[in-house]
Amino acid sequence: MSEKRPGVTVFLTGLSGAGKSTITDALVAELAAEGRPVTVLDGDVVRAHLSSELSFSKEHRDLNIRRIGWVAGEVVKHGGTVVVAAIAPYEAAREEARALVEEHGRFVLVHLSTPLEVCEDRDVKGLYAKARAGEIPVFTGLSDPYEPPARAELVIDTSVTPLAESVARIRSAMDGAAPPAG
Ligand SMILES: Nc1ncnc2c1ncn2[C@@H]1O[C@H](COP(=O)(O)OS(=O)(=O)O)[C@@H](OP(=O)(O)O)[C@H]1O
Ligand SMILES: Nc1ncnc2c1ncn2[C@@H]1O[C@H](COP(=O)(O)OP(=O)(O)O)[C@@H](O)[C@H]1O
Repeated sequence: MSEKRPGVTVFLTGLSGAGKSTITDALVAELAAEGRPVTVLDGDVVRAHLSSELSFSKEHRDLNIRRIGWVAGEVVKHGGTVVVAAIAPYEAAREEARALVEEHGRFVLVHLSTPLEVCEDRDVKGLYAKARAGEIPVFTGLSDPYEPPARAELVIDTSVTPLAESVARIRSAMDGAAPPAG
């Protein structure tokens, strides 16, 4: 009988524009090429389907992350691989997600620590400009908090870390026992 790999969730947290979706896409492509299926829980997509009624209030963000944590736990329970890409700005909610997953398997928290100035400069969706113009009154990093994780397995600043290196570091943290960073 072949040995079954335990389930794992890689949880990417960071500001808008930090690189969550870009790294998710590259990581998922690499895993798919190896024949390893992945469940992707991207903040934008989850909000379009599972959390469509939620706002960006603290209460609703926490509920969103709790839902994501629960779904991730269900997939991990059956040996699956999950990649979460969500801002998830609050420590307590991230730790709740960790607890839900760790009931069943491994949880790798990846803090994309890309500085706000870089994220704003990228302004991939034009949201920082809108927020600066007052069109989005409460925006993470500008007028709403982001609590940096106290215990991330990995901390990656994408302004200085090439994409391939980020993916490689995440792969070794997923598959091996990487020491906690920071
Ligand atoms: N007010 C405000 N603050 C932050 N982000 C905002 C806001 N309004 C809309 N968006 C867009 O929503 C995406 C974040 O959704 P998440 O589900 O990841 O957020 S959270 O984890 O519930 O905090 C986020 O996606 P990313 O840019 O990919 O991070 C934004 O595009
Ligand atoms: N080394 C890097 N790693 C990840 N993204 C990078 C890097 N260098 C530049 N970028 C760019 O930064 C942007 C990050 O946007 P995105 O992945 O949508 O962030 P998020 O999902 O966190 O909002 C993309 O336009 C990407 O091409």
